[in-house]
Amino acid sequence: MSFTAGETILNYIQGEWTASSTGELDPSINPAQPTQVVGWVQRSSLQDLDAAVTSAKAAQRAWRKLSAPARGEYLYKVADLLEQRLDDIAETMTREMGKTFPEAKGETARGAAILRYYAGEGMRKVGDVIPSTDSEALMFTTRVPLGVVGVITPWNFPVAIPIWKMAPALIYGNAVVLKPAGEAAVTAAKVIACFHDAKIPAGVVSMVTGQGSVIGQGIIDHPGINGITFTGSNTVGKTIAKGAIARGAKYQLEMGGKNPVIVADDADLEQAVEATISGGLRSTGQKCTATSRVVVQSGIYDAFKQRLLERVQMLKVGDGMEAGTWMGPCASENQLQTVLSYISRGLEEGASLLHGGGKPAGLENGFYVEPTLFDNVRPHMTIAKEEIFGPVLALMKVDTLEEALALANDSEFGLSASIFTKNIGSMLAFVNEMEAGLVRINAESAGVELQAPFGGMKQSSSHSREQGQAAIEFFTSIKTVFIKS
Ligand SMILES: NC(=O)c1ccc[n+]([C@@H]2O[C@H](COP(=O)([O-])OP(=O)(O)OC[C@H]3O[C@@H](n4cnc5c(N)ncnc54)[C@H](O)[C@@H]3O)[C@@H](O)[C@H]2O)c1
Ligand SMILES: O=CCCC(=O)C(=O)O
Repeated sequence: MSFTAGETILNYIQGEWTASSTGELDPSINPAQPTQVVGWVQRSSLQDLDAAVTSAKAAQRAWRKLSAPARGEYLYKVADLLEQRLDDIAETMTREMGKTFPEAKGETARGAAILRYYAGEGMRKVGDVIPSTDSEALMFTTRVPLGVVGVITPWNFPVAIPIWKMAPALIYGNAVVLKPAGEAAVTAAKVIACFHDAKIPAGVVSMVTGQGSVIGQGIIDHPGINGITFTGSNTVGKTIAKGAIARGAKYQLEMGGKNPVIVADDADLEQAVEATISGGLRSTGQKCTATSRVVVQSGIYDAFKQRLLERVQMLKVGDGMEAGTWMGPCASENQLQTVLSYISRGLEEGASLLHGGGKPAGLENGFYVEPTLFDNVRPHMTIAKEEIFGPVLALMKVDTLEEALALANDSEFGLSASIFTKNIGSMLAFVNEMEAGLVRINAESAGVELQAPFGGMKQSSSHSREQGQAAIEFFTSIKTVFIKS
């Protein structure tokens, strides 16, 4: 199925595209050209959600009885379809949330790779044989699915994040109900269309669009939903944790970051500059793993700052569909205003603006902001503490590596971090002492690999891990079996 521009995105329930009972719609608009409506997203009701959960519950009984390799065959088909539609899905993503077309194509290809990885997981072991104290007994572990899993996702990775949650949920025998972010719901619907066209049994996958306060909250409260996997802001994550605990549902949260890069005196200057730019400003800084704090040792500070400035001045901002654009707009007006207000706070609190800070000339209509560099940033400043989720880098000077590590760890978040150094001792100190779930050496802070566990420490996560083989821990329960004749 294909959607035309400006079409209403229907819910996907019991294998059918379904209109909401409310008839209320919100536009999903192109942040590069805000007068352009990419699609109309339904403000669904709790009745719509209930229909999806009821259908998911019924479908899950048969789905879990299929062998895992048979479930994997569906995921392989979805991956093939996603790949066949790669350009169309990527273009929709760029038009809907602004990331550049090459990045959107890369993300869609990543979605197909994730599906294939989890299709393969359907062929791998799920338990262990454990010696019993009874020599005539056989004791082993197996795993069972949770049942129905509610999937609540943000707008910044509209293909990869829903897929890295849905694919493991499905391979281990769960049914899923997806609530995508409204800003990326057209792209999400195109992903769901691949499941539909792969003929996944009706009810195994559902999608209900709508407001976080209604459909998101509805997922938190629904007694038919056994597990909730969420990626998004800390504020919403905490609401989910409270609600899930209150009714005994399993939950998993991946949230914000304030990710540091440390540039040591002995760093390869060019490598550190390029990685800081890529890690901090690609996708307009809207990655949970984006570099935000740049902690630089005094011996290299001036040279690093000068080179960074020269390179940032060369970045081309524009519509992500135009060839040559390096950075697109913020995903929404809301996001743009948030970024601009953090820039104002930085100035008010005494940081020095090195570059950017406003809307780029000639791009007044879209939700654009210039790539922005702040110098003389102090640890107490808001731009050194809070997640901005925009293309803003805060430079902070330190004398020693110990100081750098202390500053890097001075955050309530702990998602990703990187260091640039040639010294093995500095690398090991960073690996051992950095409080982050993803630490990278001589590489940018962003860059998640689908076969490796991903998640944060401190307030970045509920301390579980997504992706790779770690995903099995959330999407299943262990059952210990003891058999005796
Ligand atoms: N750690 C990670 O893996 C990761 C990845 C991507 C984004 N993020 C984080 O996501 C945030 C940006 O995304 P966002 O603005 O879409 O986040 P958000 O928390 O506003 O929204 C995320 C999802 O939650 C829904 N939601 C909103 N209110 C809700 C409520 N009361 N109950 C239930 N659901 C509700 C939204 O509709 C959306 O689908 C940033 O903080 C970023 O760091 C984290
Ligand atoms: O926004 C969170 C995901 C980040 C990611 O996928 C990456 O850094 O590759």
